[in-house]
Amino acid sequence: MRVLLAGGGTAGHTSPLLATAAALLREDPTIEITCLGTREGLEARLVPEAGFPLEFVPRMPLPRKPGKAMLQFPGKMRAQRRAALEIIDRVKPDVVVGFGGYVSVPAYLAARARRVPIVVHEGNALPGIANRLGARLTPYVAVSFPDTPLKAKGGDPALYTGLPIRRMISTLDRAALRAEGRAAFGLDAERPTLLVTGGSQGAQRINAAVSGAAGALGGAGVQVLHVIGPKNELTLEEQGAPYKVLTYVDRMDLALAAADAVLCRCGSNTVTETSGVGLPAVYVPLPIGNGEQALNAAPVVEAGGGLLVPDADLSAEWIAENLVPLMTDPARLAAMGAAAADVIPLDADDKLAALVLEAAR
Ligand SMILES: CC(=O)N[C@H]1[C@@H](OP(=O)(O)OP(=O)(O)OC[C@H]2O[C@@H](n3ccc(=O)[nH]c3=O)[C@H](O)[C@@H]2O)O[C@H](CO)[C@@H](O)[C@@H]1O
Repeated sequence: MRVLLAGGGTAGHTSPLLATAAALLREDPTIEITCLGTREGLEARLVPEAGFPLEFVPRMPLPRKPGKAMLQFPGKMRAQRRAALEIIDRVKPDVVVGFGGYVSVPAYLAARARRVPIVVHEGNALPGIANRLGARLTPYVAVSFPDTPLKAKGGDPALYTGLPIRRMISTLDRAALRAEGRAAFGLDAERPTLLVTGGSQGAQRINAAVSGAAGALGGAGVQVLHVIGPKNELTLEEQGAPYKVLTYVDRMDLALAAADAVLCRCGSNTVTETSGVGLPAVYVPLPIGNGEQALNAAPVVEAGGGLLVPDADLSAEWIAENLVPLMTDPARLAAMGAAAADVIPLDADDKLAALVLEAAR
């Protein structure tokens, strides 16, 4: 069987595609997987690193205002569709799986033209335009959050699978890895530990607020593992408790195991991973975009597994007044962690792989 997986952009968009590829191969090691992306997206590095062949379609962002870009748009769309058709004719997939974004539209249209079954997976609580189009073409539609407003062809409800995430996190035993995690990052073995992450790019506002509260956190004995993002900078003295600054961590499993709570943006992987491993969180949604980040965190927040703080409200003072008391209240942390753990399923990779095989057959 041959499967074409289309998607990419940031790490947050590429990760579910790779997790699904791995699940398909666990199900049937003879499946031939090909990925479809753009040269500009992070998939251009991450997919070959994971050992899968990657085909390219030209990148085609939607023009936001009238002008030259809009006039060139139809021509670019045709070029993209031709590229996708050529790839489908050469790869001859039994099924095309799209994860949304620029790359998925030509994949969906080419698959429809060649009568190849389509599977659509939406990673965010609010579907993007590519998947709203793709979902009209197929009965095989899956979503990552329970309330995502996306229907399959004919108006049938989408299948709620959750978001496929890396196995090192979906199978993580935090208690077993806690000591190793803390040692790996040079943290104290016993202190309450806050993990800070702004997603794959980092978040400057979060960085400024947390570093501004370093004294309050350290004074209360709270140590911090702060992942600031690849392009950001932060220098800080340790104040009473360790405060470790990293630009990126590859072993997110160790970082999650080291933590007692997380302060983070609400990209769908971050929400799924954090809540899935039973960590309480302070969720600070990205204020731009179509509002999908606040909705990603909503089910976990409603279940009592996290607090939602608008970006404009997050400050060093907010952290000193609200997060420091939470970090030093083990009973409340434990209750929130337990509430978070059961909200979003962690076997989305297997469920989506099963749907892909069903569609292909
Ligand atoms: C600005 C932007 O476009 N944000 C979108 C992007 O977020 P973004 O790319 O930040 O994606 P997520 O927050 O969903 O995921 C980040 C991923 O990177 C990993 N990680 C992060 C930092 C690190 O140091 N090491 C590491 O491994 C996390 O474990 C996680 O798996 O894709 C998400 C998934 O479609 C969307 O919900 C977000 O709205």
